[in-house]
Amino acid sequence: MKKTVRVIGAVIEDEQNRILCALRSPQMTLPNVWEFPGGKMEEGEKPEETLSREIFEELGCTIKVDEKMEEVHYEYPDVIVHLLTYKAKIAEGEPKAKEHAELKWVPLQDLTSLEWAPADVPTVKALLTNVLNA
Ligand SMILES: Nc1nc2c([nH]c(=O)n2[C@H]2C[C@H](O)[C@@H](COP(=O)(O)OP(=O)(O)OP(=O)(O)O)O2)c(=O)[nH]1
Repeated sequence: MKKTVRVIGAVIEDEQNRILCALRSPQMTLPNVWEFPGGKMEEGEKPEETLSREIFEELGCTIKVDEKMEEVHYEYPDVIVHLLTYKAKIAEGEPKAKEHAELKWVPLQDLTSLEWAPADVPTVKALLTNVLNA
């Protein structure tokens, strides 16, 4: 049976309504696609704790976690990912790509120009819906 992993992703927005997008490196599983920074939930963690820990490990900064966005189950060839996304803001520090190939701040309306990890598409769509209804 395929393993299911619980993954938490941060939709980090800045003052200019840009979203921090992270490119998975060629060495990672699911290489060369864009994702929301974050990672796998560990035993006994709350989603907000996972997110703060992963963001500090991956980007070297702290965040303030805001409301939950989307909950997506996506079946990859080798694994089922249960992805929860949360809105967040940078609290302290400047995000740096410690593990990713690249980081970039992308305006909401340009998010669809990136090739996203398939599990992330519903969150990207929800962000665009918010723009259209603004
Ligand atoms: N962090 C993150 N992972 C995502 C997103 N969308 C998505 O499908 N994933 C997948 C990729 C991985 O299979 C898993 C997250 O694992 P991770 O970020 O801890 O990945 P990892 O490379 O350290 O772990 P591994 O899969 O190599 O064991 O979820 C996303 O937006 N953010």
